[in-house]
Amino acid sequence: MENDKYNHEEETVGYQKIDRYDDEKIASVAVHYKDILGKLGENPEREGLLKTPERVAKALQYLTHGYDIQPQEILRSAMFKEDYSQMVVVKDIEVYSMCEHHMLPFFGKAHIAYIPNGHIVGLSKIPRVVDAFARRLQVQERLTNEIRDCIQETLHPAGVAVVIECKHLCMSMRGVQKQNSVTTTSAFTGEFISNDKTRAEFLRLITADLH
Ligand SMILES: Nc1nc2c(ncn2[C@@H]2O[C@H](COP(=O)(O)OP(=O)(O)OP(=O)(O)O)[C@@H](O)[C@H]2O)c(=O)[nH]1
Ligand SMILES: [Zn+2]
Repeated sequence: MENDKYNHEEETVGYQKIDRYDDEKIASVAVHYKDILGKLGENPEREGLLKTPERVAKALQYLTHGYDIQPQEILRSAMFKEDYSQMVVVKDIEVYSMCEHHMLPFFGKAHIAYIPNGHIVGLSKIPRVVDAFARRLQVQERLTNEIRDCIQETLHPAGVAVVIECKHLCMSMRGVQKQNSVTTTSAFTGEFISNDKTRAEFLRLITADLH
């Protein structure tokens, strides 16, 4: 009865909304940020900064809450038997992640396709999988591969395609300071590798303005 899962999706354990924080974790991270503020030359006791260590700790918990999510469970919670074998494309999915080298944001868009092989998946679950992996410390290449592998290994489609385009703040607000460079990564399985026409169609669909 896979369809039943539509009805109680909020109860499934695969993902969580961050509407509550781990108080112990927040307090232990906040202590360090108070210390860091002092070391940076600030006065952590001044009014505007009094709650900053706690705010930063909460923000960081949110920005890394993907560690608490099992992306495979997200997909399993909404897989439906369906006799549809054309490419399904979800494009322009917003991505917000943090580079693991500098802990600065990188952000942009993900474009994802799969070719069903007996099962389709609830459309919203694809952006949820993106978030589950993006809300961790990442490099863009690993993020791309993890999304591909999760969809392939859970849904077993005839092929998966993932393209991600992002700007990295570590390359614009510091370091090499290139304001307009965009990094594109891609990862494919199955028919997207073996069939040039399939891959070309995917690339055409994600670059076409169909709106
Ligand atoms: N491949 C890859 N590199 C990344 C990503 N995010 C950040 N980086 C890079 O990680 C590298 C870390 O290089 P290091 O030389 O150790 O660090 P750094 O001295 O701060 O380097 P600069 O950014 O060049 O100043 C930099 O080249 C960053 O641009 C990513 O998602 N993928
Ligand atoms: Zn970085």
